[in-house]
Amino acid sequence: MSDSARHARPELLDTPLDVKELVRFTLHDPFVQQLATSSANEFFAPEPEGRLTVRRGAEGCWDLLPEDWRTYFDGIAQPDRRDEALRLLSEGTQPILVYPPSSSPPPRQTRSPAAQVRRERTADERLAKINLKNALQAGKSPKKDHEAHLSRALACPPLDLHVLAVDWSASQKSGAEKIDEIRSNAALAPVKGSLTHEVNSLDADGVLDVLSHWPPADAPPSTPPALLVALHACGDLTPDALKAFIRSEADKERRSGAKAIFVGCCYNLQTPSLYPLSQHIRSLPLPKSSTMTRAHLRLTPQSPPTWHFSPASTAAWRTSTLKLAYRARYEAELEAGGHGARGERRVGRIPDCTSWAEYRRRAHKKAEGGLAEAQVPALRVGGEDDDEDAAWATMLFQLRVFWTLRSWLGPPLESLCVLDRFAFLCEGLCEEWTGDHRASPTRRRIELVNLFDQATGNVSTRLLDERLSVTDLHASRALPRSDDLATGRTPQLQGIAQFIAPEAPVQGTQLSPNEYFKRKIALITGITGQDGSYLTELLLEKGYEVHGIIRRSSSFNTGRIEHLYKDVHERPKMVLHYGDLTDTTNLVGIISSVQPTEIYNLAAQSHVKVSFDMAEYTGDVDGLGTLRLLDAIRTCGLTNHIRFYQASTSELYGKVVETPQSETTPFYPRSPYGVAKLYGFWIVKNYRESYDMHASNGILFNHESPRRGRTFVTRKISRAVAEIHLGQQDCLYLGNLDAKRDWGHARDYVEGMWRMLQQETPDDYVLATGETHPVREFVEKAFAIVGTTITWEGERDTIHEVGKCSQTGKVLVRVDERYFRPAEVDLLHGTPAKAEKALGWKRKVTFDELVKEMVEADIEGAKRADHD
Ligand SMILES: Nc1nc2c(ncn2[C@@H]2O[C@H](COP(=O)(O)OP(=O)(O)O[C@H]3O[C@H](CO)[C@@H](O)[C@H](O)[C@@H]3O)[C@@H](O)[C@H]2O)c(=O)[nH]1
Repeated sequence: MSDSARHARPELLDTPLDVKELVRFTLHDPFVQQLATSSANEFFAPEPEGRLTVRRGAEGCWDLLPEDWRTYFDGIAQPDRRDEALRLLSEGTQPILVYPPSSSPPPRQTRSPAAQVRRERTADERLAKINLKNALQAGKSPKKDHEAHLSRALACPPLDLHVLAVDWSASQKSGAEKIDEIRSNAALAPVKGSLTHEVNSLDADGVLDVLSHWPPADAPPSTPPALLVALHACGDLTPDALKAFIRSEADKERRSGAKAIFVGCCYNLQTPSLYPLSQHIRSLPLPKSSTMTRAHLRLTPQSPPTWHFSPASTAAWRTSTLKLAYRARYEAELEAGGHGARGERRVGRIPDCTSWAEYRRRAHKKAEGGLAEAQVPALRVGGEDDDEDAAWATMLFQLRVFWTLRSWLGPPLESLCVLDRFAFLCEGLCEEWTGDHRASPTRRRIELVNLFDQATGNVSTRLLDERLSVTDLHASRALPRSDDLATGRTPQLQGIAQFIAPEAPVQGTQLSPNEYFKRKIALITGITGQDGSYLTELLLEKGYEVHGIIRRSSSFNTGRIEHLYKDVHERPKMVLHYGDLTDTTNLVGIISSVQPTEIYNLAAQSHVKVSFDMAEYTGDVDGLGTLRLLDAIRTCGLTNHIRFYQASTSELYGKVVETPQSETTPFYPRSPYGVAKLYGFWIVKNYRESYDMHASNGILFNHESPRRGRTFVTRKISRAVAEIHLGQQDCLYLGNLDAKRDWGHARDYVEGMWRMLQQETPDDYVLATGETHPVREFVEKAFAIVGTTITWEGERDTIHEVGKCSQTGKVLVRVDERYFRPAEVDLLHGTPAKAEKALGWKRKVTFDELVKEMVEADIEGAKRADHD
């Protein structure tokens, strides 16, 4: 390699990741190395008296962990606490674990680099991503929505590129052709002649060979620039093939503008000898020379942070760890039966086993030459006096803890692998530049692009969303696009689109607002809340694809929408994205990738009393957050395409100046919450008027349901009534009993939101019932549902007033001044006349029905002791 090329290298891995730290952690840290080389297959051991236990001592995997960790995990016995502990552990937020002195936790950035990376990406780079996906609907697998066959996708409309796909074996080629056959009638089949499929050795010579007769002589002269796609180009193939690609450029005319895409592989299939580390990594000042072992490579696809992303992914993870446990258990039985030394991998994959008995039966058959039942002793789980099921559950939990810790290596290792491959590639090309082709004025840009779904893609690939660019690129060309492909999405392909047309990013969309709107894709901020969950149900019923933004939290916060969640891999009807109204770049990223037709801004710090304690935060989220969202729409070039709903509120009326309140009633907010929402209201109106956006304010009066948060007064009352009725609570403590509210049912109100966005023109509407009731009436009606009559005694409007059970004389309601607000909204009473007339909206559930539904639901909830 020339000096100048070598010189260029320090810039090579200019990433937010500390590569040195990454290498130290993944390849040197003694504790981590021990974990990497340990094997779950040996987790269990046979005891002489025919028992199965967790293998102990120096050779036991479990014993690798520091004692205080083991003690901690062994102290967790309840199943739900175990599940929670595993989830926290998989996310890297398990608080008690202090890493042993020999080690340190995985480099932070590999756990959640996304935020950091996002901040560092320039706005231009962001823009370059926008709206490319609509051009890339092609190539979907006929069976699975989420899977795209890349080479086909590129050869189909709308890209219509001429693609050369090279496989190393004829069977791979025929497999791919079978899929083409299945697809031949589909609208998205590759255009005839646009795909050349060749079989050749996947090295520099093989690539040179195929390139020498490609594009085929009969390709029409107007064929777009050719594209070489190398999937799973592992080891040193990538630089070799690239070199060949450059050399083959001799025939410039035919290949002008040609590009190559190399897609990395699942490194766990590699052997270390095919995986020489890049010079860049090897030259880092580290304790001793580092190498990648097979154990390391096998761990690369493991990504604990995604295991508990959704109920479906948790379930999949449980199944796969159960299979691990069965295999380890069977290994121990084989060992007890004298069938070879321990640790020899004798049982291969046995898919889809639902019980240990079934696994065992099938494993007997699968063992080499077959084994009879009598040849494999059945080991008893736990001691004589132990409950076998409970003992197995404990051992399984231990294995899962061990596996999670071990898998923590996956994201850092994969980050390292990908960065290292990138360095390796650049080095290979630098060498190339020192040869004849150095004289060529053509310079090459090499980029790492993210080909993975942001929602589920693992950590390291998110990191690579930060494109690493080495030098400038020639030849750019706007993507051809096709409007009829606008409805589906294959996010995996975005990065490639960008690579093909990096200098001609198209903002926004080329669809007309009407065509765009027909796609029915909603994005909801605050999807996990009461309104978010009802709205999601409504929109899914109406055939929408629903995307929601959820805040990252260390505890589950998706309870209200869990019943709606379908595995994103199966059918992405509802997709969740981590995000926050305080992070503009994040909002731009989500909007640009989702390309929603409607946005419902329901996220807020919505508690009026809390807003007095967290005034600045409330202003930031409820006020500026709205502005950020509106600006993100503009940044994405979708100002005239997205319809926007803002959750405004009757709290704007505050100290009311007229009753009933309507759209024309002046505002007088009485809390930091109300003031922040006032900003939100006006900025929506301002953007509507300034930029002609379809943005509407729904001025919603209080709306409740069994899904209401427990700190809001109606739910607080209904739950307390339920618990008092069941003898689980003695007394309900409230604040101002005389505040009056206009209470409706949330399910009715979300329908009003949707109706607002179906109007041709945006506007502001009040949604209300037209009735008002004091808090004390809610209390009385709620108690009446369980047959209790409340009599009020003591001085009204003071903390001395109490509500007694008329039948028993027991005090069931007291006033606690802690619940008074520094400034109160005494009366809210709206008129929905405008919405009824213009939207055809009418509330369905009456006040009495609402109270009844809430109390009854809470009686059931209290019986189950649920925490919602
Ligand atoms: N939360 C609460 N409120 C109490 C209590 N005792 C009396 N109240 C009174 O009950 C009334 C209703 O309080 P909340 O249920 O907390 O709702 P809110 O302040 O009216 O605000 C809700 O409705 C708004 C729409 O008008 C929403 O904008 C807001 O986000 C929230 O959902 C208030 O006057 C409050 O002082 C109590 O123990 N807890």
